[in-house]
Amino acid sequence: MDAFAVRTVGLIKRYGRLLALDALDLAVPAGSVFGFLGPNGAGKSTTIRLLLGMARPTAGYARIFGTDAQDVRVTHRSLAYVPADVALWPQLTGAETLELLGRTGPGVDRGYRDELVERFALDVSKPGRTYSTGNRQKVALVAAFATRAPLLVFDEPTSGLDPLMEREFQHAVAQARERGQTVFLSSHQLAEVESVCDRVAILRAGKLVEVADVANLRRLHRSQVEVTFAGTAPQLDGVPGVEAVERVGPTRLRFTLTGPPAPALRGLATADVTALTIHEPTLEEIFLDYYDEVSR
Ligand SMILES: Nc1ncnc2c1ncn2[C@@H]1O[C@H](COP(=O)(O)OP(=O)(O)OP(=O)(O)O)[C@@H](O)[C@H]1O
Repeated sequence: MDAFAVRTVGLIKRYGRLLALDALDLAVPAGSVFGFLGPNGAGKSTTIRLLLGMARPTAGYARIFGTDAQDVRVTHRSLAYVPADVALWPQLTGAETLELLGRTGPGVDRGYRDELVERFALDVSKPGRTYSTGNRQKVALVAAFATRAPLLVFDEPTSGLDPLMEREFQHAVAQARERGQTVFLSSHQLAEVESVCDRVAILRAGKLVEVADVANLRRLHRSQVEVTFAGTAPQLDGVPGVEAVERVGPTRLRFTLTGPPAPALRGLATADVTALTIHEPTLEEIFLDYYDEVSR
């Protein structure tokens, strides 16, 4: 099997004059949990439609475990998908829906499915028409997580879930990872991406602005450092990575730090530092930084 669960090369999608995806190159290693972030209209759903073979690329290609995404008879044997707006059959109960979905997908772990029904507190005896948005989402999530599909594709999967259920979702993603499944997770929920994903791609106006490990992404970005000292202030002029040095009191200063902290620590060692706090950026701050940069 291909080492990449998802691979796109020069993937372009135009809708008339609108360039929805602009030469997207993505490589999602099998077994990883991959976050796909972007503001409204960035092209996330378009990408997912192309991955599922529900739309044709204008140029370039997308592959699922090495098979062209347009070859849906093959690719859908190895993937399960939960859309942003889940529609269910109004006349079927949750249990009947799970059965139906189980028969069309790549195979189901029934024991695990029953466990998930409990964990997601889903009443599967009710007909689909009576389910709320969140409950419809839960049915689709349970159906997808219970499959043995090596690739799970989620488009904004927790938008209708309450915080408790979001936790269950995150737990189920962790279990999928333990089983070696790959998870492709499109999301607005930065905290969710931060807590479950290994890697994250940031998309804006159809273009990738970054692909990085979640941990590296933090390291590459600015941290806020605050230093308290006794006596003379530390000498930080011209220290690599140190910017925006600001005195915030007679014995305190603040600065931003990018990259490795060693030069800044050497600079700080020139003074009698009595306290030091480093605030690492949240994914949200990093995300906003990217938007600022690109829109500037
Ligand atoms: N069928 C279509 N016809 C015309 N334009 C479309 C079509 N589908 C999407 N678009 C446009 O393509 C761009 C990307 O849309 P897409 O739905 O992929 O974004 P998204 O990142 O999923 O946004 P959201 O988070 O709001 O769902 C948008 O400008 C959208 O208006």
